[in-house]
Amino acid sequence: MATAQQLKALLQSYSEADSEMFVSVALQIAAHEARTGKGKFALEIKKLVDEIKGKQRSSSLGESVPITRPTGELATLLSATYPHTKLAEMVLAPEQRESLELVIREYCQQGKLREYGLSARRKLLLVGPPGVGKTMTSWALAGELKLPHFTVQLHSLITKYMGETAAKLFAVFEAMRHTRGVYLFDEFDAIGSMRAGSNDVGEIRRVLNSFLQFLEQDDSDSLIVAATNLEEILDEALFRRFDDVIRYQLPTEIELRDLIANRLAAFKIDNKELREMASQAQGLSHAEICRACDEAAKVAVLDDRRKIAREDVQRAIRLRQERKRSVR
Ligand SMILES: Nc1ncnc2c1ncn2[C@@H]1O[C@H](COP(=O)(O)OP(=O)(O)OP(=O)(O)O)[C@@H](O)[C@H]1O
Repeated sequence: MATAQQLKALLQSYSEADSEMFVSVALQIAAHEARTGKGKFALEIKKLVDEIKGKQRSSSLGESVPITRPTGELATLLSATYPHTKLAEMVLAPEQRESLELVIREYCQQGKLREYGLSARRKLLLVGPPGVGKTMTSWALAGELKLPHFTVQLHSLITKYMGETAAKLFAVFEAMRHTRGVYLFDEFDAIGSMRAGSNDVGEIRRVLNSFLQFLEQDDSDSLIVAATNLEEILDEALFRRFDDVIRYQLPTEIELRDLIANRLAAFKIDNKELREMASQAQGLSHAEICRACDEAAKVAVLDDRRKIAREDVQRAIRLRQERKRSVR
């Protein structure tokens, strides 16, 4: 039998705030029982403790995870925020929205999936041109799931000493296990193209291989999001290691219309004007049209106008189009 002291400690530690202590005392009792020859009873206690831990894990999914500021070496590798962005704020193609809603749905119910030996999709590769909402998607996933968002600082991660880079990568994957969150590898091609790069030496290859290995072994509760504009230079092996690859395109005319309407929601614009603006904006990214709208809105606000002048929006779009052509 457990000692009187152990039973007392077990009862004292029974509180939400001290569940770790509760589990630890229960395991001490199991160990004590095993030592006194009651191995079967010890195993039963251990099984009960595992069940409690499993319940705690799944009940904590869906609750807000308090933001923790990375410290020590991690402070240079991860930048932390707590975004409130929602998927509804994004203008997305129907298939993108469907994929992202599925990620959220599976994540929220991963306990249920686990009972059937299934795992939620957590490892996402986002590919598409600049300014189409890849980073915003990562924030929106964190916002929807009430998780902290960590952007992996690639300039700190990638050093000229490849062994060091792999060690830092390991530290990031360890952080994913300890602190549940959305971890974004932006400009992921910096890692993902290494194996296929022109200076394809063994050392460089090891970093990508380490990433592939860490990604495959990762069984944390964190979401891993890798984003790139350069799909074509990514190593082939990568695509298979992600649970989902979500592709982004420049906005269609209808999407441009929605973007302008959302961005200029504070002003009166009729549908005919919206259609004309969207048609003129074709070829711009989501980010570029948002900026053009903000530029036109600022002119209206400074002039104290409630109705935005069509000419202001058209001028801002034209300037964005010209700027785009000049950098090509
Ligand atoms: N799909 C979208 N819906 C609504 N707004 C968007 C969308 N995409 C981009 N934006 C706006 O443009 C800004 C920049 O977009 P974001 O940084 O997410 O693009 P990106 O694809 O990650 O670009 P890059 O590849 O250059 O990092 C966003 O903060 C948001 O204001």
